[in-house]
Amino acid sequence: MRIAIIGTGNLGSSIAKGLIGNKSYTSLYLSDKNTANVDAFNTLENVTVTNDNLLAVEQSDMIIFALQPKHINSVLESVTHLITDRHTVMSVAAGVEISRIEGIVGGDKHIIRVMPNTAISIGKSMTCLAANTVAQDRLVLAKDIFNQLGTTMVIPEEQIQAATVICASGIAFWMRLVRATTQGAIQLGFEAHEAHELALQTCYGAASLLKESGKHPEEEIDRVTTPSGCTIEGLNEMEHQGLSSSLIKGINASFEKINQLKKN
Ligand SMILES: NC(=O)C1=CN([C@@H]2O[C@H](COP(=O)(O)OP(=O)(O)OC[C@H]3O[C@@H](n4cnc5c(N)ncnc54)[C@H](OP(=O)(O)O)[C@@H]3O)[C@@H](O)[C@H]2O)C=CC1
Ligand SMILES: O=C(O)[C@@H]1CCC=N1
Repeated sequence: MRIAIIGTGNLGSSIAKGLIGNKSYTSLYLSDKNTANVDAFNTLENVTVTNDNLLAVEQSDMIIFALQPKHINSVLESVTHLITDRHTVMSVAAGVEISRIEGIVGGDKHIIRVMPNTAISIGKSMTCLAANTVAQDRLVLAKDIFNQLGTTMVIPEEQIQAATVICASGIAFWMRLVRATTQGAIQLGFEAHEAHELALQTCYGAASLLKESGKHPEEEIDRVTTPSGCTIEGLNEMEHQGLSSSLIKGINASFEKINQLKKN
């Protein structure tokens, strides 16, 4: 598969790292106004780092537009004359609907919205996909590629905004929880690096346990909370202070914001 990434900022460079780590391409074009994030990849076989978006589109079949919503229209307009039936246009831009992309490149073109998170750089992304009518048959190929970089789920386009909040923003939410746990551990006397390791491995263990056992979180929580013990004491205080409520409210605030982006 000949892949191009246009926009090699935070997410574009993360996707590039994941693809390179996995060699999931026959050729890879990485195009940006400023290629600093990916210049080091230019020496790799079958990887071309360039400032020329047109060249990247011409030389590729699958094009991942990893641009901020404010830039995507102008970049799509500048390459639309080169987009043909062989191309699959992929966009990761939050809040940018397929209809908006169709409005620029044409409703007869293959378009897939892809919503990964930055863990794609290490092959551990949760990536949601939604395609326009013409691109339904290309979802298999898209899944093949992104499954090599984590896990995928094909969802209706109407759910992509929610998936953005839960998975793409969500990775930041989880990291903040790790950080908060670290701060608590430092207060209890651990050195910062120790506190970080304790928080991180415990978080990793919790996610792995749920994933591998398939159990409901409360079932596993019940196994930890000794009657009259310290775990239930801590959990109840966290709930009195609004832990679950705070997370749910944050997710809803994030969702309201992404729906505003959609209207811009
Ligand atoms: N960051 C994340 O974790 C996630 C981001 N997204 C979405 O991905 C998109 C990209 O986000 P992110 O990577 O954080 O943003 P960045 O700003 O880090 O990356 C965008 C890149 O595109 C470049 N660019 C701008 N104009 C052009 C152009 N004409 N030609 C080529 N490159 C250009 C920018 O250059 P310059 O800086 O010079 O303008 C920048 O390097 C956004 O739409 C965001 O909603 C989705 C999921 C997760
Ligand atoms: O914060 C944002 O708007 C983008 C989309 C999800 C992650 N980053």
